[in-house]
Amino acid sequence: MELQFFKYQGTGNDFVIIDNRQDIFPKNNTKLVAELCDRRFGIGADGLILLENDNVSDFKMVYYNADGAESTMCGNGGRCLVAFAHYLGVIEEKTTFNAVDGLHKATVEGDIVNLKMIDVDKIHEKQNHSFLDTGSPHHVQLVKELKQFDVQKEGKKLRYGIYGASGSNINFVEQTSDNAFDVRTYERGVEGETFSCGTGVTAVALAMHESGKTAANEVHIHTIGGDLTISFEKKEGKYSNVFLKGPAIQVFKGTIECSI
Ligand SMILES: N[C@@H](CCC[C@H](N)C(=O)O)C(=O)O
Repeated sequence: MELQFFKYQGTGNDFVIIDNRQDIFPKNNTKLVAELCDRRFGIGADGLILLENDNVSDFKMVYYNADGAESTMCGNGGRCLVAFAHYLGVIEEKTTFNAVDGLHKATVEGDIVNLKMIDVDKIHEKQNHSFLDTGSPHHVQLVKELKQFDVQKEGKKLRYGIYGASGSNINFVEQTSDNAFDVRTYERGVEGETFSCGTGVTAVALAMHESGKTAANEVHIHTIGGDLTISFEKKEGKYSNVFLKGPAIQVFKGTIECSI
């Protein structure tokens, strides 16, 4: 059958997006998702997202990693899905949608999507890194000379070494000013470095605030694929009103023949 798809990118984190409001997509077909995300034999993407109907909000987000497995929250994917919902006319400038980690509010202004992330009240601070869950699990570690750093090798080692089979995403960070950081991320489920990770840069902003590296409540993060801004409040040990803001862009659309 011919499947209609849309390709989006949010600071270089790229996604195949499918309008599944008519329930056309075989949701348990891991092999098909992996094939569609394959950069040589398929469309090519870091993940695949379904936009579905929801009973309590404007729409539902279902997220799969490039390996074909359904996973936890994707921040850049969420921003891209909001842009897609806006393109389809499902929403206007403001929305609330449902995802695996609960309801998210978001706004769209041109190409810029500002997405509210979950509250965070636990940041585990270890000797040389922090660990926290911003919808997906994240290891955050400061390194020197980030540009030259072997993210693939070191990320893979930590992803399996510390966090076992379920794993974690691994973020390597270098501070560039009082409120700015460069970040490179190894993503589980892609099993490699992506150009940007939304839940990852959110984790970096909160972890850097928690450890005193920044006192700012608005943090600017530079990734290989572009720039994101994270803003938040901290009250009684809890981070709330956490927002992830940046571009989300439709790259192309098309149809692909697949055996569903
Ligand atoms: N790219 C994402 C994170 C996607 C989920 C992650 N790979 C996982 O399985 O934890 C983002 O922008 O947040």
